[in-house]
Amino acid sequence: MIEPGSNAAPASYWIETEDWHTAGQPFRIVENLPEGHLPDATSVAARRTVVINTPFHPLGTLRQTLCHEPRGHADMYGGFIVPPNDSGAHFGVLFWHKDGFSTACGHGTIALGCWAVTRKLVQVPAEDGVVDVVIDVPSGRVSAKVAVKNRKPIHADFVNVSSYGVTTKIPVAIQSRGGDVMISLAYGGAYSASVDASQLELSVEPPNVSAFVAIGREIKAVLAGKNGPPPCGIYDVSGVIFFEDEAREPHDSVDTLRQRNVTIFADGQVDRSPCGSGTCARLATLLAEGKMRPGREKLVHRSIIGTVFEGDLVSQGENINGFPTCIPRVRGAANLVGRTKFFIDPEDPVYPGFLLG
Ligand SMILES: O=C(O)[C@H]1NCC[C@@H]1O
Repeated sequence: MIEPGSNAAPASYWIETEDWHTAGQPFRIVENLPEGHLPDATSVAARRTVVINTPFHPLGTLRQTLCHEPRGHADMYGGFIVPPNDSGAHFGVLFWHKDGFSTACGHGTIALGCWAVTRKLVQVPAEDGVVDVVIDVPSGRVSAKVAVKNRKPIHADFVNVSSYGVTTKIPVAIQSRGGDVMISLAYGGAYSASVDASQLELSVEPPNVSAFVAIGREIKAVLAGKNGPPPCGIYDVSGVIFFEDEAREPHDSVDTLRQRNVTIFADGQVDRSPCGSGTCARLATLLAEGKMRPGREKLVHRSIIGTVFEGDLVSQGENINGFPTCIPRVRGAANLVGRTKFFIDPEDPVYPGFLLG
């Protein structure tokens, strides 16, 4: 790190990433951080707090160089591998997006499970089966249960931290719509707001993505700083999920629910996948509404690009503020995109990167 007051420019260096995508959503993995970049703290959550509270922390700047143009783009996403909180997890991760560091990421957890199997960071048996990859993330300890065939990852089940509904269907005044929009809030490692898109007379289709970005930004701005019921305190809504019901398919059992969604997170970032933590928030909301029970219903959740996660509930726990807690599970598949060795040069005129729009 360059000390304040120092005139020395930080030196240039190379950094390696391995890029995956989960259901179309990018996940750029940095396994080895440059010296001096690991935030000084004893847990993953505390490391995140250090980096977001330290202006110009080198890890924050590295996030920008790998996420923003010209090495990334406004919808890029990734994670820095860090030590776990203790020996109970295989590793820890700090998730990042274009505006900062998030507390939870389901699509990233699925990608990390598949990555850990291919990198042989976990013991992969010769017989086909399921390998448990345990990961410390800022919201707690999660796991990716990776189905392995011929030692290759096929898909992974993201088993999340305890999740719960916070409010169901509260009216929120949205100026651009000229009235109230009904919103449900839930926690799935991060707080998400869900909005039935039929209220907006918008279908969850790619041509409507700009409209969803604009309304998602507006809803986040309206909720920002407002006091929610315990335990959430001041709302810090990470994503707005616009969902619609989809028709049952002929082979579906009576316990299958189908929905399509687009999640707008950070400041107008569009999730290409059905959003892992958002799917958990939807499952918790559906539980609160009496439409989902552990071991019974499953949610087939389609993204704006048509990719699919399947979610269900592993268990139900005690109520928080009148809503049942649950452990959600989300199945998705991740694929390797490539490996890159990036050159990071502080003397590059556009260092540490830029965004348009
Ligand atoms: O799958 C998820 O949970 C993430 N995808 C992008 C935004 C969320 O963090």
